[in-house]
Formats: sequence, C-alpha cells, structure tokens
Amino acid sequence: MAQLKTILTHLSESIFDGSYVEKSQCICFLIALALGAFSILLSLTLLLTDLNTINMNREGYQELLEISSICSLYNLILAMLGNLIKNKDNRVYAHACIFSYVLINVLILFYIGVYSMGTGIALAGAPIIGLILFDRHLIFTGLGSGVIIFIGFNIFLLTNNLEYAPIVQHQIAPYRDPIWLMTMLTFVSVHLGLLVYIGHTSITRWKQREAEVTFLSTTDPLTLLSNRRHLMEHYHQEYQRAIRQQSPISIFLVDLDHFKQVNDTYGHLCGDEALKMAAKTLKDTLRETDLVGRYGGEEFLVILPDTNGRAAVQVADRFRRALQANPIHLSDGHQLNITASIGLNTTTPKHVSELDHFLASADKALYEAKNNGRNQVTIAMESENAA
Ligand SMILES: Nc1nc2c(ncn2[C@@H]2O[C@H](COP(=O)(O)OP(=O)(O)OP(=O)(O)O)[C@@H](O)[C@H]2O)c(=O)[nH]1
Repeated sequence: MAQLKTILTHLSESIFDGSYVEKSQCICFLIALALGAFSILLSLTLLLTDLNTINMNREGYQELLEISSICSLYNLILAMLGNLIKNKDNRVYAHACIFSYVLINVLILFYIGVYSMGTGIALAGAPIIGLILFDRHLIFTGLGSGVIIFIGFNIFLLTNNLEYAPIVQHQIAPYRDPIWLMTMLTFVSVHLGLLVYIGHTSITRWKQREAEVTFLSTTDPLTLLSNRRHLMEHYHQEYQRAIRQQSPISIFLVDLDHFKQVNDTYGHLCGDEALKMAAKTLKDTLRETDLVGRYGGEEFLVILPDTNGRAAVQVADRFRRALQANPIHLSDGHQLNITASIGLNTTTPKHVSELDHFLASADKALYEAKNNGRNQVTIAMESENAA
C-alpha cells in the first residue's frame, strides 16, 4: 500500500514537474495501465459472455484483445526506453510518445466501433494534455497526427480496404450493448479522469502561485508587514473612504531612535532583529482594521481608519510604551532597549488633494518628536481634536 502510494506520488510529481522525457514516460505508463486493464476486461468478456447473444464477433474480440495487449506492452516498453535517454529534454521522444498515444486511441476506438464521443475525447485530450504539460509543438503533433490518422482510416474505409468495427456483427443500439458501454467507460473515464485531475491540479497550482506572487509583491520580506507600495494603496483607499463617509482618519509615523547606533554597535543582524520586534509590537498593539506597513528603513506608517485624534494618541502611546518595556535579548546575553519617536495626524478629510499634505504634516510632527528628545508622540499642529 505504502509502495503504491510512493509510485502514485512519484507519477503525479513527474507528470507536472518532470522533464519532457519523464512526462512522456508517465503518459506511456498510464496508457499501458489503462490498456492492460482493458485487456483483462476483454479476456473476462471472452471467457464469460456468449457473444452471439449480443451480436458480437468472437474473432474480432480476439483481435482486439491482441491489439490492446500489444499496445499495452508497447507503451510499457516505450516508457522504459525513456530511462535510456540521457538528455531528459529530448523532444523527439516526447513527440514519439504523443504520436503513439493518439494512434493507439484512434486505432482501438475505430476497431471497437465507438468512433464518436470517445474518439472526440481522445483527439481533444491529446492536445489538452500536451498544452498543459508540454509546449505547442507537441500539441501540433497530437492534433496533427490525430487528424491525419483519422483521415487515413476513413480513406481505407471508403475504399473498402478496412472494415469498420470488425467486432460488431450486427449493429444494435449502443446503449443496449454492454461491451460498448464498458469500452466507453474504460476509455472515456481514463481520459476524463486525467483531464479533470490535470485541470484541477493546474488551477490549484495557479491559485497558489498567484497567492505567492501577491504575497511577495505586497509584503516587506524582513518584517512581513505591508511594503510601502501596498501601504500607500491602502492609505489612498482609506482616505477616500473617510471622505465619502465623512469619518475621521488618523495616521502616525514611527521612527526607531538612534537606530544607526544600534547597527554600528551590535551589527546589522541585530538591527534586523530589532526591526522585526518593533513590527511585531506594532501589530500586537493595533486592531484588525488598522493597517501598518514598513514605510522606509526604520520607519513604519500606521493607518487608523474611523479613529479620532484622542483614540489615535492612545494607540500610538501604547505602542511606544510597549516597545520601551520589551528589551530585545541578544544571543550574546546583552539586552537591547529600543525606543521610537512618533508623529501623528488626524483629520476628517474633505478632498483627496489634501492626502499628501496630511502625511507630510505627520512627518513634520515626527521630526519635532526627534528634536524634542525622542521616545515621544508628537501631534501635528493642524491635527483635529487630538489633545
Ligand atoms: N539593520 C537594518 N538597519 C536598517 C535597515 N533599514 C535602515 N536601517 C538603518 O537605520 C539607520 C537609520 O539611521 P538614521 O536615519 O541616521 O537615524 P537614527 O540613527 O535612527 O537616528 P534618529 O532617527 O535621529 O533617532 C541607518 O543606519 C540605516 O542603515 C534594515 O532593514 N536593517
């Protein structure tokens, strides 16, 4: 059981992440399995069913059994041949496998006389699988060879050189024919299953990658807070929302004190630790609806939507005290005390054109906090009812 799981995991990984040769080997192996199962079902049918009662030709069945067994074996050998190929990006091998895939599908479906939905799925399946797993050249091989083989069979059929569906003695309604149903089930379900699985996995991976890309493009890698671009997008959105709702908005800019000294004394790695810890303290201080991001090197911007000046000062000062009260424990046993200066501004905005000025006033207040001795919250001159 565990071994089967390992094989399936290996197959599933190879079919997506393997080289061209590995992917082609997987397809050959799956076809070999499907045809092997089909051959077993055919043998059982020949053993257990009286074909005369369902108007089927015994010789035709035996021929089909031979063809499907040979094709299964051929695919197994083709899959194993892949192991001998040194250049795992060998396209010739991949083209040969796709061609075999189409040829075998069309051949068997033609033989059985289900030259309809099943053939359609086989023909469509090859290029779709090619599209997802390989590149457009292989899709052309799949599609092109499918169409050429299809036309070839029809020419032989029209010139009476080939008998269509030799296993059928007298055509009966397909839905009443257990063999026809079994064949459809085997072929269609294998193709559909493969297509659904590949489609599902592709979409899942696509979503995961999109989430990763979004995360990478919006997050500061050191502190895991929003990066400046993402933060400014939020700032614009929240400012505009405040204009629409005529609600107050507060912001504060945080700058760690004497940070150059921290870097110079303890090294950059320790400086990074201090930044992470300040970011964590900020996050822990804020509500879910508040936004915080890294604005610059050792500067953070906090946006407090729907928050008046008085409440904003409380939040900013709570953070300042929490940072001061939590020293960083360095690996060499030292403790590092970090403080921050904060410039705060509050408004009930009227027009979006004031957005930059509002932020600049918070920056000015931060500058004052630094000049007045650091480790304090300074409120911008024009700030609304923050006292
Ligand atoms: N370790 C580390 N340091 C950084 C990072 N980004 C910026 N800095 C450092 O932060 C320091 C900021 O120094 P200054 O702007 O002179 O200000 P300060 O020393 O904090 O002094 P005041 O702000 O006036 O209290 C510089 O030494 C930068 O190299 C970072 O990602 N990691």
